[in-house]
Amino acid sequence: MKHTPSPRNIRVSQMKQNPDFQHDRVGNHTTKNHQKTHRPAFNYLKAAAKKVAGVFSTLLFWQRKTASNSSGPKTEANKQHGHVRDISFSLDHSTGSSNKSPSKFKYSDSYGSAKATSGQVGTFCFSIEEIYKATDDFSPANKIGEGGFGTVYKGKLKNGSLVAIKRSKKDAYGKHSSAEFKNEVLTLSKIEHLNLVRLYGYLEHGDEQIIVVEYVGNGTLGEHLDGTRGNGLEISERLDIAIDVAHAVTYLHMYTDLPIIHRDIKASNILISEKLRAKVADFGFARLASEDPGATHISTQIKGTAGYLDPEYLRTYQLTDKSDVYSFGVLLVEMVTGRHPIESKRSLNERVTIRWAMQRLKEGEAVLAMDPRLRRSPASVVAVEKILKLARQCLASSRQSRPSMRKCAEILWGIRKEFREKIQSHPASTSHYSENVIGRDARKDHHNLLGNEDIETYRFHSA
Ligand SMILES: Nc1ncnc2c1ncn2[C@@H]1O[C@H](COP(=O)(O)OP(=O)(O)OP(=O)(O)O)[C@@H](O)[C@H]1O
Repeated sequence: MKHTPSPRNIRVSQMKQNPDFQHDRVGNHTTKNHQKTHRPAFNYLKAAAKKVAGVFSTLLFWQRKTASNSSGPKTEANKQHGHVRDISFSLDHSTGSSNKSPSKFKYSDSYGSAKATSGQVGTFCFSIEEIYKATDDFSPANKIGEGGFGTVYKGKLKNGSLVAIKRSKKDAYGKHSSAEFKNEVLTLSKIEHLNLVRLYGYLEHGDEQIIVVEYVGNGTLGEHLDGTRGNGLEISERLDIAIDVAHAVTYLHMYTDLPIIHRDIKASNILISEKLRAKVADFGFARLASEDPGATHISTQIKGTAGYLDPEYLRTYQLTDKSDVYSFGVLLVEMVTGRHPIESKRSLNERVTIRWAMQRLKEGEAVLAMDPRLRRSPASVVAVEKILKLARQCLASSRQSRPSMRKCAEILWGIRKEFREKIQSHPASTSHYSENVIGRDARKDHHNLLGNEDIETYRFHSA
């Protein structure tokens, strides 16, 4: 795929190559400690890049259509809304800390901009005392992460609900990133979907800007793929997660009052529940989109994460829902290869994972791109090949050629259905698969050995 470099593109590309924050998942093995060492540098650079972009420009955001001429697509979307929700709710999910009781929260009418937004379902304002109590005075023991927005703490509310409390940090000028904070609150408060992290409330108190969201307790997809969390994900589990993400983003694009472009679909923004289902998080970059599917938003500020950014967006600064589709394509490749989008320590032809994987697919050797930690079976090899074919569509250089997120979900349902039928009808595959589920730890130790042998086996079978 050829990208026309722009000054911003070059800046992002330079960031991508920095070995301080890119490491290999497989091959050039990286330990957990190593990651810990480099994460602060990574976060610092990302935050710095965001700030630099902010200084350069004011965000320009056009909506080509007004609300008054949008009743057509909206009506259609509303008709379909129930359908998508039905599909999502019929899945076997962990809902995390879903025993929230909104009536226990105060409804805030003090948040001017939030109140003024039409279609707002309401946000719940916490007191600083409640936040201190929930986090044990922001005890370091409750710190669960650090991101571009700030520090994330685990908290427990009075009613026993577990929550994630995102506390903003001050920017280079000693001020909070107020625009990003408000954007995240407004966006989150409008959405409700099983595969999207739920907003519970917010707080602006003096210097503090705080968001309280649903706690999703089993780490991020990135951690599961890295092997720093869990026992490794099976292909069926990866398919479920991909479908969950596709549902979530379809909902954002098609079924909210105004379409929402997430703008930062990536493995570290996919939170995993105890039942290994996905919830899409971090709407700090989300931008309300026009209801006209043909409309684009021209921004002078490129936002997103290196490696996942749509090259057409980088080139034209025009943001559409197809930029999310591109990022989803990168994510699909990441999920089946187990590699980061940029693998800076690998040889030149393997450094950009999507290029390397697409080349393997083109040569009819998709199995060579398969995560060595995945056990090969006829069913899993076919599934991986089909997922890579879908990723190829998502990564099309022209956004018109990319499928919608809804189409992606439909294709993934088909792949999952076929995979399930195959493992049911082929006892060999089933036992292979079951053994894999039971003996994950053993596989983790031996994945390199299993990889090559099985590749040869399935090359033969598929020939
Ligand atoms: N709702 C949540 N439940 C549980 N853990 C969370 C939740 N939200 C965030 N975390 C944890 O906190 C970390 C930081 O999250 P955050 O969304 O602030 O940043 P990020 O997505 O990693 O990076 P960036 O904001 O730069 O894109 C996550 O990687 C995750 O481990």
